[in-house]
Formats: sequence, structure tokens, C-alpha cells
Amino acid sequence: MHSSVTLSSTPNVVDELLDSIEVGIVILNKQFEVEVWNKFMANHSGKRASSLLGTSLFEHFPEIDKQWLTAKVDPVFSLKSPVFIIWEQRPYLFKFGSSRPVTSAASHMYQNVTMFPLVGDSGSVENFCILVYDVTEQALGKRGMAELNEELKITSRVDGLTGLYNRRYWQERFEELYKLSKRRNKPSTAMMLDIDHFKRVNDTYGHQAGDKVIKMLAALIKRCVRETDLAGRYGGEEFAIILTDSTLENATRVAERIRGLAELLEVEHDGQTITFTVSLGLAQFEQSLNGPMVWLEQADQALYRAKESGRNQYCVHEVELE
Ligand SMILES: Nc1nc2c(ncn2[C@@H]2O[C@H](COP(=O)(O)OP(=O)(O)OP(=O)(O)O)[C@@H](O)[C@H]2O)c(=O)[nH]1
Repeated sequence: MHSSVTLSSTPNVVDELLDSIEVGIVILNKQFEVEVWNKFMANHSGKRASSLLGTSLFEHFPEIDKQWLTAKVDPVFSLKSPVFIIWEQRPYLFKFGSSRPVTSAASHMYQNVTMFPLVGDSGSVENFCILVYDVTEQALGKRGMAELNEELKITSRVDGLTGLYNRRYWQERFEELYKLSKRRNKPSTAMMLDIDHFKRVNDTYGHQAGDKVIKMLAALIKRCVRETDLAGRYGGEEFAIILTDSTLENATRVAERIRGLAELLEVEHDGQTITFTVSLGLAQFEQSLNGPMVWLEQADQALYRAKESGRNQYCVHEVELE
């Protein structure tokens, strides 16, 4: 028998109930001395009722902040009202291991806790009861859901083949970046990049080989730009990159680096070696720009000129050419 509570009529039934229920039941007095400690509590804490009864709860559970719990319990005595602590607020009151250590991803038991007054014959509150519910499964379910949502958010932003931002998300971020550039007085440069004669790659080596080329080029682009730059797959074999805090001059160096490395890249597919080149167009942000798409269009026009001028090169948008 673990509890010390006795009801005059049916003590054994009450004790059996206390010990068979899958909820932690603790009764404490005003000094936080333990009066009832049911089997659930004994099993999960590894502390038997006999070693706790008549002693302060805080002696046995140093993880419980005495000041915090005392303040939390105050309404139970002063207002005779119950108090609830849910796992989202505080994952647990008693630091118990997870009840399913092998199958569960939790290292501890998540708990919902209810504390309510026990009113004595005199009408005053001498004791209070703490109910501890194991809500680990529920908490993990909710946490798992949040992680799943996070994963979904990422996959909806990223292009599956290249790991770069997809067009929709890139566009969203680009518009924010444009607004930021309008407010800040720092140079940024837009870069459009397109693989030359990509149709030939597909036609000669097959679509899968083409995909491999796109993937390898994306990896090369990632290596050449800063983490703070905004790089996205804008179309099939077309990429858009905003080089933030970068003047046109700096951007031409990045463009030349990408161009040179792409030219040297050898993509192996089915025992064959594929080489290719890229063309690029650059346009620096100007305060006079009339919207983000105008900026991007300028880079695209520069790209078009690079193609027209023989490919495997970059061209720059020049204001006087407008
Ligand atoms: N393998 C593969 N091919 C793609 C993908 N997206 C677009 N393409 C192909 O890319 C080719 C683009 O061809 P075009 O726009 O005519 O241009 P190009 O052959 O690269 O020639 P220029 O851009 O003028 O140098 C088309 O054949 C598309 O089918 C993709 O995700 N994977």
C-alpha cells in the first residue's frame, strides 16, 4: 500500500484506485509535505511512497523550482481554484524518463499537470492534490507535425533538382530584396545565366544527362556566390542570382568566374564526357528603377546580348543603351 489516505468507509478500494490509475496522484499539505504518492508516481520516479511520506517534495526533486511552484500553487489556497500547467508552457513538472524509451523519440515524459484544493471539514484548504498526466505521445505528435510543416515549407521553396530556390519563392524574396535596396543605399547586382545550346546537350546525350548538367552547374553557382546572395532556378536551364552588396564591377568578376569554371566543367554521363558553356547578363540596381521586374528585365536583355554576341560570355546592362 503506497498511499496514506484512508477513507473511513472503503479504504482498500480507494487505495486500489489510486494505484491502478494511469495518472500520477500526489497530495501535499501547505508545507509541500507528501501525504499521498500513488503507484504511477512511484513507478516513474523510482521513489517509493514510504520514503517520501511526511517529507518535503523539494527534498526529493531538486528539478522543481520551489519558488516557482509555491507561487503557482498560491491560487489553490487563496482562491480555492484549480491551476493547470500544460506541456507547451513547461514540458514537465517531475523529470521522469519517457515511458517508452525504446520506441519514443522523447528523452523525458511530457506532462500536463492539474493542481486543485482539498477542502477540509473546517472549510479551509489544508491540502492540495497534483494530478500528473503523461502526454508524451500527444506532445511528440504535435512536435512531429511542426517538424513536418517545416520540412514542407522548405520543399515548397526549393527546386528538387538543384537545391536552389524555385522560381516562385525566388521571385517572392527578390521583390523583398528590391524594396530593401530602395531603402538602403547599397549596391546590388542582378545576374541572369543561361546554358548555351542546351537543347543540343539534351538531343545528343539525353534528358537525364541534361539534368545532370543543370545539377552540376547549380552546385558550381552555389560555390561562386555568397550565402547572402539570392540564387534561384528561374527556368529549365536558366538561373537568376541577386548579388547583394555587390557593385557591377564585383559582379562582373563573379560572372567571369562562373563562366570560366563552367567552361572547364566536365560532366560524366554513361561513360561520356559532356562539356558546355554559359552566357550571363548583369544589371546593377539603380534608385531610378521602376519596379523589380524592370531590373530583372535589364539583366535578361544583357543576357540576350551575350547570346547574340557569340555566347560563352557575360554582358552588362548599360544605361545609355536603354
Ligand atoms: N534536361 C533538361 N532539359 C531542360 C530542362 N528544362 C528545359 N530544358 C531544355 O532546355 C532547352 C532550352 O532550349 P532553348 O531555350 O532553345 O535554348 P538553348 O538550346 O539553350 O540555346 P541558347 O539558350 O540560345 O544558347 C530545351 O530543349 C528544353 O527542353 C530540364 O529541367 N532538364
